Amino acid sequence: MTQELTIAFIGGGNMATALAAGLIGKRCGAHDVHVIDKNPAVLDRWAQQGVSVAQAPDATLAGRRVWILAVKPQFLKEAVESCRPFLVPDTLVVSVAAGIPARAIGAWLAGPDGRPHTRLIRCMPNTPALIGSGASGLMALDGVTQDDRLVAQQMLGAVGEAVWVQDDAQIDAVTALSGSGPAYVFLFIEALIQGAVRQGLTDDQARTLALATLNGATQLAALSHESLAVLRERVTSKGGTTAAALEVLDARGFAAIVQQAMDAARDRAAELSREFS
Ligand SMILES: NC(=O)C1=CN([C@@H]2O[C@H](COP(=O)(O)OP(=O)(O)OC[C@H]3O[C@@H](n4cnc5c(N)ncnc54)[C@H](OP(=O)(O)O)[C@@H]3O)[C@@H](O)[C@H]2O)C=CC1
Ligand SMILES: O=C(O)[C@@H]1CCC=N1
Repeated sequence: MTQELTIAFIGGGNMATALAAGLIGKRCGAHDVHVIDKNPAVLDRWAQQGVSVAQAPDATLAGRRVWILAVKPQFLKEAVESCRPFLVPDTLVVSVAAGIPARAIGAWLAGPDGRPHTRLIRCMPNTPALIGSGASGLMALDGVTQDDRLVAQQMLGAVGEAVWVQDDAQIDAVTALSGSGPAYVFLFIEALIQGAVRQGLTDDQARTLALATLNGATQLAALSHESLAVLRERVTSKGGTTAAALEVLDARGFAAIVQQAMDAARDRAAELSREFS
């Protein structure tokens, strides 16, 4: 850590929980974290970890180096405006909300002189951050300093891979890939397990083998120098079982379906922007 990292989460739900689990003990202590959430039951869970909590923004916010905006896009403007009185020039604001463009959030944080807050990073993380295996895309507005970038890189790097991108459109693409991606993978694993149970394996056997297959194939892809196509071909014996399976996936347009799903996620991000920013 290059400096003491103090964080306020605005919204203490799923994504804040995943990020904090990776950060606390690695990049900061529990006492460095402050959580604001409307929901008292959510705050109770945080308080049990030794984190300071509040139901509404207060002066504590002004002393936090980083604010992480982690409420649903629908509630972001209201949440941001309630925090604005406690913003100081040094505050690095990181939004993880899907769809809402960085400049809109910066404008909601404008001071009395009407100038937007541009020390702002838009980030798209994902829930495997919970176990330090996340994947995040990050983009910075022009007020972000080198030190801010380092802080964000260290924070998101502590919970997995962090990739910098150029603009909001690319963050929406990250949303369609790795933000929403864990859900596609869970669905795929569920389908594998259901298929195996249909063919006679027990649920436990199917789950163990499905998870090990995903994990093994992913690790092999990450560690191998070969392309994904070559690795796939090595599984696919001519006239064999894999070829039979891949023919079905191909005939039903598997790749096109996945890409259409990603387009739907990207388009929904654009809709969220139109509706809520
Ligand atoms: N879940 C995911 O996999 C990912 C989510 N994101 C983004 O993260 C953000 C949060 O998502 P997620 O964690 O899933 O959502 P959650 O609903 O789990 O968490 C949001 C929390 O914020 C609370 N809240 C609502 N309004 C306010 C407010 N004005 N001030 C303080 N707290 C408030 C909510 O309370 P209540 O429930 O009572 O409304 C809730 O506890 C979203 O913008 C989403 O797009 C990004 C990447 C991945
Ligand atoms: O579904 C959503 O809108 C959020 C953003 C990415 C993952 N979950």
